[in-house]
Amino acid sequence: MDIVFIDTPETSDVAGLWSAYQHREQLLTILRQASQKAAMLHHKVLASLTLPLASGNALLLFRALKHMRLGETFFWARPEEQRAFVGSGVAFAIETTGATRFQSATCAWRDLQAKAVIEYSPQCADIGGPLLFGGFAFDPLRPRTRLWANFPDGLLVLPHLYFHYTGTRAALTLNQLVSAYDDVELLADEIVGQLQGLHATIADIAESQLSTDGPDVQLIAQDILPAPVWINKVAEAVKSIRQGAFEKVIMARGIQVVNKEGDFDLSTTLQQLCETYPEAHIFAFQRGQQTFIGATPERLLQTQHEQLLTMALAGSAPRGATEEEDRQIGEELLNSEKNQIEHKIVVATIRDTLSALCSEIRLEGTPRLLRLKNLHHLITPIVGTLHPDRSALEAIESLAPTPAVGGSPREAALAFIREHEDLDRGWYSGTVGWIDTHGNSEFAVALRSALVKGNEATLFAGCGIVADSNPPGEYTESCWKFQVMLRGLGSKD
Ligand SMILES: C=C(O[C@H]1C=CC=C(C(=O)O)[C@@H]1O)C(=O)O
Repeated sequence: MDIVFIDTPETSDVAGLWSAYQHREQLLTILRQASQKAAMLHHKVLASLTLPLASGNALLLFRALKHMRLGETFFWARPEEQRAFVGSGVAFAIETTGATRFQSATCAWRDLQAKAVIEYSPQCADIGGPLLFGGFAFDPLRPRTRLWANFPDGLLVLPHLYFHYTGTRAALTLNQLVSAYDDVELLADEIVGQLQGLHATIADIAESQLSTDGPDVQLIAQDILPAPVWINKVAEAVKSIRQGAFEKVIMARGIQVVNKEGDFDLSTTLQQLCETYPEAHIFAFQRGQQTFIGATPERLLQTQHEQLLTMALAGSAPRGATEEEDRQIGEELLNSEKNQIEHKIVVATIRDTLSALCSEIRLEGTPRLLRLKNLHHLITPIVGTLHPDRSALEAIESLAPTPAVGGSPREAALAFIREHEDLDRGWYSGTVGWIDTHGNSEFAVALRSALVKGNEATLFAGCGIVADSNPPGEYTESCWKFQVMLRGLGSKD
């Protein structure tokens, strides 16, 4: 497959940036306008300018931004669709807690836009512009441990610099909160200086080509809960299901991984994930010293104008060693009663939820096979027409957590997880994604992911448990799921 944003010659980035900082006057004009507006409103105002760029290399740019330490870095890519966002620094952040986190985020985002001065270069009418990138924790009612202390229940960030790539086009958006008292000349100089620094850094890094293989790292991995303890928890879940407490629950577990050679190189990890899982949503969200990173196959929702796309994803099997074995495993998964039940519960719940949000819902009657590098899944794509008075964030609130990560019925399954799972999931199995000023958005269920700090990482994986589940078999299934991030972090096993 042709992944344009990886294969494009590095020089186009450099050329693109070079043309971008010819726009200092344009930048100065909107900073001035924002400052004047701030004086009238007695409030800081967002100045946002989007400029066209030659298409470039998103991974190289991520590496350069990390190297420059301009601020926290953000990455989002759908390699199969040849789309990527790369951001750096925090111009504005919306941090929310508790059950009202989606409403608070919607209000704060509307409020920021209402006062903003937003300008696009004529070539950028449909690309770039202010965009929030962030995520929401799996369960705001579960007390947070130190591990996830930096990741609030909801956090949406407007990056200071943000690059938007499609297969054929690219744009740079500069976002700056401006007060009446800011020296706008100085602000413009600082931003242009950062772009000049980035230009030079990209040129330096492009010299040493990105390599896919990465260094041969030695990883030491350890289960957070010993395997027999977790298997017992799954057996407990099966027992509760058979007693009628609920129909399905997802039990997750974590492993701790240490890189003996030194800090993880997250640019190489992202490159490996983009190349190995082109159909996935690949993300990295930095908060202080920690980065939540992953390659998830599960879309929670994508909204474009009034169209809403989502999916039911549940039911798993490994890939076969030969073509014949692979075809057989796929057939068995499609015909497996246990996996069909697990899948149907997800489809039914999503369809019910969407009936309150959408005027028209379209889906196929039977699931298809989704073939990932290491796993088969059962998938049912679902399309709806979002009611005009409903927003993407409201839709997330209703859809998440789906029974593919929580269970069914939702409240009974969540109560079981809170009481028995013994794991702070934080943002794992929550949702990560972005939303723009037009209500377009894309949020994924944060699976196949890790929280990384220096040379340490915590990896997460879970399994859908139903009445017929076999606890040791579920342990094995969770190991297949860990492979995504273990290999992403450099394991060669
Ligand atoms: C909870 C996870 O996967 C979910 C998504 C797809 C298939 C699943 C399953 O077959 O159990 C899980 O419900 C995970 O990867 O951690």
